[in-house]
Amino acid sequence: MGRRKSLAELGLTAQGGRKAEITGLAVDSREVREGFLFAALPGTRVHGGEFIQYALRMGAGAILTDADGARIAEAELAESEAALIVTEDPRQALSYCAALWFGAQPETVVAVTGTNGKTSVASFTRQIWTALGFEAVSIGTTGVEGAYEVPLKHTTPEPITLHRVLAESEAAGVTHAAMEASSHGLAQRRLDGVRIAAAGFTNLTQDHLDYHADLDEYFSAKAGLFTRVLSEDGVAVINVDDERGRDMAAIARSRGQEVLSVGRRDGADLHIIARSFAPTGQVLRFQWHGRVGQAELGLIGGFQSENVLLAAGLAIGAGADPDQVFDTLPRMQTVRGRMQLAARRVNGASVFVDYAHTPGAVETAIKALRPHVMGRLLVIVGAGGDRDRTKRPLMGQAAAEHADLVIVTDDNPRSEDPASIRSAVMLGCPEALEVGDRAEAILRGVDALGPGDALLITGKGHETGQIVGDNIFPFDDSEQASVAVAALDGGLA
Ligand SMILES: CC(=O)N[C@H]1[C@@H](OP(=O)(O)OP(=O)(O)OC[C@H]2O[C@@H](n3ccc(=O)[nH]c3=O)[C@H](O)[C@@H]2O)O[C@H](CO)[C@@H](O)[C@@H]1O[C@H](C)C(=O)N[C@@H](C)C(=O)N[C@H](CCC(=O)O)C(=O)O
Ligand SMILES: Nc1ncnc2c1ncn2[C@@H]1O[C@H](COP(=O)(O)OP(=O)(O)OP(=O)(O)O)[C@@H](O)[C@H]1O
Ligand SMILES: N[C@H](CCC[C@H](N)C(=O)O)C(=O)O
Ligand SMILES: [Mg+2]
Repeated sequence: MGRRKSLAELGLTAQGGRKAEITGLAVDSREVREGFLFAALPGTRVHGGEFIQYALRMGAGAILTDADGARIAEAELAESEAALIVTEDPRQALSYCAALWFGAQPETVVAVTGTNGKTSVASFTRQIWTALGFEAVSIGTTGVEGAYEVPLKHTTPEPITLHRVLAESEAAGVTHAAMEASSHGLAQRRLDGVRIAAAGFTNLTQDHLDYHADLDEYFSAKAGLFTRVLSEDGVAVINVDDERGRDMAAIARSRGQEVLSVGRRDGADLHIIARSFAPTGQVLRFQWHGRVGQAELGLIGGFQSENVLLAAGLAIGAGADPDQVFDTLPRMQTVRGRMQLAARRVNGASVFVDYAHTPGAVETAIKALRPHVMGRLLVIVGAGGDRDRTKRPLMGQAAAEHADLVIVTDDNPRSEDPASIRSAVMLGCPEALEVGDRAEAILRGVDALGPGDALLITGKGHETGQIVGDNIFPFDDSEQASVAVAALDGGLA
């Protein structure tokens, strides 16, 4: 509050050497106040330049934009006293500016990108640091969590929010932060102002092709973490089991970055030698530069031990002692809504909750759970409304192909008719049981569990609401699983 900085202090030079004392930053003209810098960014729907006139009326002291933005508002800018900064990449300039405006970030920050596993890796990295005695947070889809907590709207927040939470974390004593770098965040330069010590890459499969033109462009966006955000003296921690991971490692090497490779491959710096799966966890045997280690993990799914090793690589890459890092691994706790054991029945059957909400993720999650289960594997699946329609039958199909029994139910119908979403899913799994009400579907699934069986509830993971029309009704899969077990077995399991 009451903060002011000159353009020079924000690293900006205005046309004609005009000066301004900035009182705040905004990317949305509706948030501009007297003395603010308004960043008029090129958008997917409209150029922010269209709103410069409005920002000026609200009292903006400076406008940061590109040549197109300046052209759109040429007349208004000519008449205004506001400073004008024109640059080729205003999104990147805004990120640097936001870093200087807020002025502080935790001493050690790492970032992880990839299609799947970002939230899990960020959480495990934070947990490793916490176990080592550091004040640590993770920043991503589930908000800022750990030694400082605040909810977030986006996986990788836009730079103004991002640097505000980094500065607030630092002020709260946080020294270590692990953040998720989404492909949108990278394409839009949201984290270009963050100083990172190490960067991680999990994997690349098809996603977000509504935003990126094709898979190559999607890969290039992710590569930005290594080509722009991570400096030459940073450490790149890469899953080399993934074909695109090997491409990413080559990119990192060509920039002179140290590459710490992780995976099941023999040659990887940190690699998995063997794993054995039990009903509530797994034993992981791994090798680090020729030395063998073993850890008992209370985590479900082979991919979670891969995520744990990537997190260990990030902690090591950012300076932690490898042996101390490996000693913390048995203390890793399940990430909320990611292969989370939600409840157990008296007969020993288990109920798991996972955020899988694409055909590929449904398949991966079921296959990953299978080695932990001696009996039948039941799956609850549903698709969200107002989202990719083509994935619906494919999700049903993935469930039918890999599970022993499928229940199709609702998942955030939003503005759509839930019955028609369910019938699209049912096209892929005609033998499935259809139960629209999600709580009832969970109850039916839990009721069907015999000894040694498991139920996997997919789609909502950590979500705490069911979006129907414009309403959000409280709903938590994991809570409903406990309620169902309590109702059937008496008492909470
Ligand atoms: C698709 C996308 O990423 N959009 C981002 C983009 O907005 P845009 O290009 O669509 O904006 P636009 O509507 O064309 O408007 C252009 C500009 O005019 C501004 N404007 C607009 C209207 C107005 O009255 N005044 C005004 O100033 C807008 O703030 C914007 O800067 O630039 C904006 C400013 O930086 C972002 O806030 C916005 O993120 C929106 C909120 C969003 O929902 N993003 C999602 C898709 C996202 O980023 N998701 C990823 C991960 C998802 C995942 O992995 O599942 C995330 O990191 O969360
Ligand atoms: N290493 C992995 N390989 C394959 N699938 C994974 C991996 N890690 C997680 N998953 C699957 O992806 C889902 C999402 O995991 P997580 O939230 O950690 O990823 P994310 O990259 O943060 O996703 P989002 O893009 O939604 O933020 C999990 O529920 C699981 O089904
Ligand atoms: N946050 C993502 C995943 C939501 C998953 C599922 N619960 C759904 O509503 O489709 C989205 O909004 O597409
Ligand atoms: Mg995430």
